[in-house]
Amino acid sequence: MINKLIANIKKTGAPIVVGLDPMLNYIPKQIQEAAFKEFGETLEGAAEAIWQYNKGIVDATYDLIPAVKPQIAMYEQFGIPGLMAYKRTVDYCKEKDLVVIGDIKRGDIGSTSAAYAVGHLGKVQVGSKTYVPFNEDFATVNPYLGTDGVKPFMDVCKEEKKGIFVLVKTSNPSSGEFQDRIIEKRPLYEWVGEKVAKWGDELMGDGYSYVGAVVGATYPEMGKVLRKLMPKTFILVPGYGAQGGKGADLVHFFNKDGLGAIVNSSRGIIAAYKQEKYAKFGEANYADASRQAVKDMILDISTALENR
Ligand SMILES: O=C(O)c1cc(=O)[nH]c(=O)n1[C@@H]1O[C@H](COP(=O)(O)O)[C@@H](O)[C@H]1O
Repeated sequence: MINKLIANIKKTGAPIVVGLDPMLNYIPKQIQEAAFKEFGETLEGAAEAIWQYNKGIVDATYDLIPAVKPQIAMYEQFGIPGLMAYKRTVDYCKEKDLVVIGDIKRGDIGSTSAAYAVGHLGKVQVGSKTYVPFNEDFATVNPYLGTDGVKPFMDVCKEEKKGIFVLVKTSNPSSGEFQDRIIEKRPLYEWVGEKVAKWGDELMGDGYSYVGAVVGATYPEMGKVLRKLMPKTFILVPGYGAQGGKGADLVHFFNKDGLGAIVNSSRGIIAAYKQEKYAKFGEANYADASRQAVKDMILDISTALENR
């Protein structure tokens, strides 16, 4: 899957990922009303609205982008119907040849991680039958429990040729509280980054590993250090747009080959029509606003990379 991600990035010339993080208050009124008319103001109604909204965005952008990152929390809050909308979104994006990064941020003791890995990236056995429950291409993984919490994901990745992105330095304001703590003269995120690179050596694709890292766009200097520490690690870079990250901040996340990083924007793309810059599209044309925001993001990043 890392090879497919790279192929898709080369095909589109766009090292970006659209974050599908739907919230009801971003969903245009006419979509909500149609869903509620059919299903009532219920969890099913919310799930239908989410699905229709996502479909509009995917249809308007899939030819420009290599990948999407649905954030499972946004679906899970609507219970089982929400999870069904998540699965429907995953399947639809795969039909459109997009790489799907399931933003599930899991990680637990070994046996529990194994169940998460099977459910999201692998196959589950039921008697004599085998099922592929969620079928994302990548999953985000929290490494706080250490190697035995991450290994089960790697085992499934090896079998399925899928991948993970392990949290190394997150984009949020409090991320330094633990991640920047100095241990034996180095911040914790460097120790984690080094470990991610080691795990990655065991699972190499063509030039890059199936084991990637997450490093926030909001910490560009740390991104620069981590890029050098993990040369064969693909970095998922969230924090662009709504959290303040800009193209110019991102250049050091990339290797000289122009690869090695993929930048996520969620609200900045899916709720673009709410920004003044894209207000002219209007609520009904939210998907066209998202397409324009994708084009602008690609231009911003490619211009920064050309000028570095
Ligand atoms: O793993 C992630 O994707 C992630 C890690 C991180 O450090 N920061 C971060 O924002 N994310 C996710 O990236 C998305 C960012 O959304 P926007 O701020 O709307 O672009 C959300 O789905 C977050 O859960």
